Amino acid sequence: MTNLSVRIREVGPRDGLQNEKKWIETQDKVDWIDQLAETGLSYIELTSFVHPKWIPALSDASEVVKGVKKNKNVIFGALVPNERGLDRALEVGIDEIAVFLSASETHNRKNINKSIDETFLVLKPVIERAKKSNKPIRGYVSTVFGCPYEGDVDVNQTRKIAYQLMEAGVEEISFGDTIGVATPNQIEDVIQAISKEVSLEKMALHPHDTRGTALANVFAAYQLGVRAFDGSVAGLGGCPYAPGASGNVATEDLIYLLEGLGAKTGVDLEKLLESAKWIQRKLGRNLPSHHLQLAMAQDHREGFVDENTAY
Ligand SMILES: CC(C)(COP(=O)([O-])OP(=O)([O-])OC[C@H]1O[C@@H](n2cnc3c(N)ncnc32)[C@H](O)[C@@H]1OP(=O)([O-])[O-])[C@@H](O)C(=O)NCCC(=O)NCCSC(=O)C[C@@](C)(O)CC(=O)[O-]
Repeated sequence: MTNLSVRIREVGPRDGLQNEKKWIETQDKVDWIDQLAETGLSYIELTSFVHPKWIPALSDASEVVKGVKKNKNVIFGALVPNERGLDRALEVGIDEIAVFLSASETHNRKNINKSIDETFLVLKPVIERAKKSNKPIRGYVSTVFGCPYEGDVDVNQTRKIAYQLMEAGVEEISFGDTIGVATPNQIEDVIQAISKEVSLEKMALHPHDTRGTALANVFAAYQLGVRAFDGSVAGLGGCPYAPGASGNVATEDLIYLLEGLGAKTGVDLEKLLESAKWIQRKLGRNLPSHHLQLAMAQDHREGFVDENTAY
């Protein structure tokens, strides 16, 4: 029987905010995450335990994790680049850790200051220690479908990295279209190639919508049997070390598509839209989600917002 249940990985508080120039107060981040946790989402990536100088927008990582209400229905994850990051994450009791590296050397160096081989040397003890602490581990592979510095990326490079991550003990691997260049035919080619190393149950797609192809790519991956997708509420997002990268696929658009295909996400779209509106108001600019813009247009028509409260 077809598996109708899909896993939505909400990355808005991490991927969504990491590139924002406007500082969002820690308490606002916490309040927003508490709202998101009431929408039926089962995984929320809260922040990153990276070097605060590299990602200033998330420099309050520990305070955010400590501030968020515990919720037995939600797994709270965070990015961890090295053992120093792991120490910080464990200290505040994160539920799950996510390690990350890129399929292209240049992006990996720009993003985490190491070659791919050096990164594995750093990640091995991180994964071993996280396992000893009974923390599930997610792995991200970025620039799978194209690199902002190198262009095309050889799928064999992604396969090799995916194999090493699985060998090291990662439970799910998220394959990133970091600069939003993928098209459905490429999704098919890449999924077929990497499924030799990673079973479909352990695969996730991390689409960015830079060229408007994210939902088409989700559809292609879903048809092939992928059942985990990363999204960012309101369509926030982008990697600061990938010039031109724009927002992740909006979680509300992702959910609409998947539910329309008959999948079960367990997420309340109306509640999610409220939290999309909330973060849009905090950031003070229109965010790219289709559902959010539709809801704003309706609110305008019904007189719920005027020009002074447009966001
Ligand atoms: C990896 C590093 C830390 C290497 O940065 P580095 O400078 O090479 O680090 P280092 O190991 O040489 O250490 C230098 C100093 O930093 C400190 N340090 C070292 N590590 C930490 C830490 N974790 N937390 C706090 N401090 C730390 C360390 O203690 C030391 O301090 P000192 O002894 O000089 O006083 C840095 O490059 C970094 O933080 N990079 C993160 C960049 C990032 O977060 N990028 C965006 C996320 S990835 C992404 O967006 C893609 C994804 C996942 O979304 C999927 C997709 O879209 O494809």
